[in-house]
Amino acid sequence: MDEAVIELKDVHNRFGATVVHEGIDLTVRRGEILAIIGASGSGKSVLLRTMALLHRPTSGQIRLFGCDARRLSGEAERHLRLRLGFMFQNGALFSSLTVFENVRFPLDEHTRLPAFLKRELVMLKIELAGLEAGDAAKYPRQLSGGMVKRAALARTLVLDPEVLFLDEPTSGLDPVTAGAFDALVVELKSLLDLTVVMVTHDLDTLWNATDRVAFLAGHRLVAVAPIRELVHHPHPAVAAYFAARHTRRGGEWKPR
Ligand SMILES: Nc1ncnc2c1ncn2[C@@H]1O[C@H](COP(=O)(O)OP(=O)(O)OP(=O)(O)O)[C@@H](O)[C@H]1O
Repeated sequence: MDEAVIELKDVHNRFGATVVHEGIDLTVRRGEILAIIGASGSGKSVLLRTMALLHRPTSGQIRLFGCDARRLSGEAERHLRLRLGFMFQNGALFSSLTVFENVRFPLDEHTRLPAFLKRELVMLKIELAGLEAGDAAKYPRQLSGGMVKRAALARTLVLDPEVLFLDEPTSGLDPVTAGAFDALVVELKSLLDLTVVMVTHDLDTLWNATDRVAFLAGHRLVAVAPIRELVHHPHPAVAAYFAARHTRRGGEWKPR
């Protein structure tokens, strides 16, 4: 069954005179990895934030897990937000806290679990994200770019979200580290039964880690399709996008 986890209907976003989205309709299905792509400034991040309830749209309907997000009471909305995890592009780790303290932070904010249980959950998520137990004591400044992403992922996963939002998860990573991060996202999706929505500029991520890709152009979604179909889409903005982009290995994408 293709259960809808997120449904956007006729969503509009505007900042003053700047129109960003005009009539976005999109359904994200449980268990899929969906990427949002488009030219710079086309509104990818605003759309991701709208879906994650971090930005209230100018108009339109958002349903999450079947609930109309506009009609929720404060407590119901808080509960619903805990089912969503958002990983920011730069990781947004607290520089004065260790990896362990960063990952424990949401548990301190949202649970009353005893310290020993928090410790177990934090270490489990740190290892699931592919860090060593010994990395827990390190500060963000002591981590490589790839390790920062993994620590941020561990923190995003610590409350067991059902939907994971990733804003440019491989930006700033070298090709090998980026490939390993893509593989980790795919593995964790299966392992933890996640639905994943991401914004990316990374063509390798699109080919290696997504089920469907939504293309934003001219304030609208002009196509939503698996990448192997999207690359042949006739819309001029889609054709221009793929003509101008290369994979980490250079040239056109070819299966490994
Ligand atoms: N809080 C805000 N206030 C005013 N304008 C905003 C705000 N957030 C985004 N915008 C505008 O909305 C438009 C879309 O921004 P957005 O960051 O979603 O683009 P993007 O497709 O993610 O771009 P990029 O690929 O460069 O990151 C831009 O014109 C941006 O200036």
